Amino acid sequence: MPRLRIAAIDFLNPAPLLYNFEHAPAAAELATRYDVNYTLPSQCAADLLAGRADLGLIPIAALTEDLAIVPGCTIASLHKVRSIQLIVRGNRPLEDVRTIATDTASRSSLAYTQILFRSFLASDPLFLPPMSADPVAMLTQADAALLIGDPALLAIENRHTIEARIGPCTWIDIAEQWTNHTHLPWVAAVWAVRPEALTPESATRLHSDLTASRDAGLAHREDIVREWTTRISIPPGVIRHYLHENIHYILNPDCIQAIEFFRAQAASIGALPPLPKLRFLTT
Ligand SMILES: C=C(O[C@@H]1C=C(C(=O)O)C=C[C@H]1O)C(=O)O
Repeated sequence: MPRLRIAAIDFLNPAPLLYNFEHAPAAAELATRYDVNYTLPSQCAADLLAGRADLGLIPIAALTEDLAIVPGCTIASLHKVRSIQLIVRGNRPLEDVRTIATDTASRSSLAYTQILFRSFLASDPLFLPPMSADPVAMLTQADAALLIGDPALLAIENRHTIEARIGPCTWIDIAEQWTNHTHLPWVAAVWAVRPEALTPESATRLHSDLTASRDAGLAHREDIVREWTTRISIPPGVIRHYLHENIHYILNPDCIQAIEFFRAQAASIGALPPLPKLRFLTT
């Protein structure tokens, strides 16, 4: 049986979901069944849709009718996510933001930001073509910059340096905006597969491998804090709070309702194609 090719995300937030793939004793056995490749969220979706991967941790914005969600795991937030920041120059109200620079990594957060402006605030700013995640360069070209993942966490740590160059900014947590407006969780990503890449046995095993990895990761968050403290310039207390309080890893019925609502909202403003029915992997 060939190994399943996994497209995974190279940020801090998915680390608990991938714990068993990266740590003994489970990693050696999982390596006989899976081949993990780390990339940006937008690229995970592109790899899965193009058939370069069989399984991807993909933005919910990239789900199509051909892909099935693997039940159990998600990257979501129940209130503030911290790592999705809209940095707005000055202290203007959001309604006065006219141009937004976006980061090539994002698919879901871009659509969430479009929903925030078009549906919730009834304004219509121009979204510039995606660029690399450099807050100063982005804010030099636009009224606001959308950053996701580790670059957003690092920007918060470097806030004084950024504001020394750009001037004072208002920092908006996109998940907080969404949860306040909808009273639903904010969901960014799920594990998704092309179902034809799996047999019934490999689907069942995949589901149990992914769920077991999530549970091991959640139980070993302190190990992840230690490892990531050497990988990223963020204080351990912030990493710990992020993994415990900001990110929610369990795909529960509220998260599924949130995905459906997000896709309906995104379709209603033309930001994403309609996806009337979510498909789930049967295991
Ligand atoms: C919470 C985050 O969620 C990520 C945001 C995504 C997006 O905006 O498309 C996709 C995958 C998630 O890992 C983050 O990276 O900060």
